[in-house]
Amino acid sequence: MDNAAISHHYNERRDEGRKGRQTSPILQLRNLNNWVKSVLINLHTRPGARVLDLCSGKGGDLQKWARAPASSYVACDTAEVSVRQALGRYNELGRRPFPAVFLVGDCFAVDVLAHLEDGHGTFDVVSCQFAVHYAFENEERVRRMLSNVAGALKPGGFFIGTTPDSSVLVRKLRAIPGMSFANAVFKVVFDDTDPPHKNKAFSRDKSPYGIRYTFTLDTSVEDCPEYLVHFPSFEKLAVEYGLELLLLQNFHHFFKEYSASGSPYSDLLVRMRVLDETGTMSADQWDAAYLYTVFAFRKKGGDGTDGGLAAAAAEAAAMGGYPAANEDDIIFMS
Ligand SMILES: C[S@@+](CC[C@H](N)C(=O)[O-])C[C@H]1O[C@@H](n2cnc3c(N)ncnc32)[C@H](O)[C@@H]1O
Repeated sequence: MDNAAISHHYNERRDEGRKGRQTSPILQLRNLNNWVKSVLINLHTRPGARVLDLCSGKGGDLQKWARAPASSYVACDTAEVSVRQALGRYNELGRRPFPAVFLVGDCFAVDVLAHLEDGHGTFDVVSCQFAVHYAFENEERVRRMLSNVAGALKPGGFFIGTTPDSSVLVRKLRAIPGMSFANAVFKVVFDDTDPPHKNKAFSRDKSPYGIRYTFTLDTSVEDCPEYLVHFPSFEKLAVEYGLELLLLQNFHHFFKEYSASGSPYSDLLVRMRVLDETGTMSADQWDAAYLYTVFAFRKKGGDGTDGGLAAAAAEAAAMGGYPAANEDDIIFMS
């Protein structure tokens, strides 16, 4: 959807729920990311779901899981400081609608389930938002991620996420003379020694792993080394772990599909302040959104029944809130 189309679509409701509020450019992009995650979560989560959040960061999705509502939640991130913040956010959640476990460690190197009681085959959703690309340093890390995901999921459960869209990144790279492209919102710089030449990225005779670049979003955020996610390889490996790809959709197309008039998520778009007062995003932010994709895999099997989710949801609701988490309860994985 181009900006004119967005503008046309949202002009009618641009005043709803946003009167007098200013939305900064980078905040707007963050809001779009949050809207995409909310929709993705909603599409794949039934009330009562047990959730494993890999690379959970500071717990930015806790509210989304509370709204689902999940019946239990496990956070896992390599950055201890982020896990502590997530725990703090959990304690501040309205009524702590689910029990939560907090793990610190490398989700792409350790056996996460070994650190959980009853972790195997008990999760309805595994989420990994804006992070699977860190696994693509090598095949071993991707396999460890998939083994954690597949081991955690019940048959029929979902593995969902958001990540840079490598086909867009590679297309943009090949269209320019240098190794870097940017606009006012983002800058992407490919490593000029590995791969030795950009035309080799994703070519048949080269490994699809370890293709490194730095992605800077907004000048205030530090450069962060990332790796291209070669989706054909991702999908092929995932099959070995019993995971079938259901959805792979660039943010632009995802936005177009779920923001359409009549979609249950179009009002959410307004409430989450994704668009500015004129009902649009700037061209630079819209271009930045094109660099990302959503994905969803489903673990094979499952009998299509509820699997006790309604009962789990009712039990969590009946609890009327769970006790605050204690920092001493954080589990350090090795
Ligand atoms: C861009 S943030 C996304 C955080 C969160 N998922 C969200 O959407 O708000 C990426 C997160 O991945 C975490 N991370 C990166 N590599 C990781 C790894 N190997 N194991 C666990 N966490 C990792 C970082 O510490 C960071 O918190």
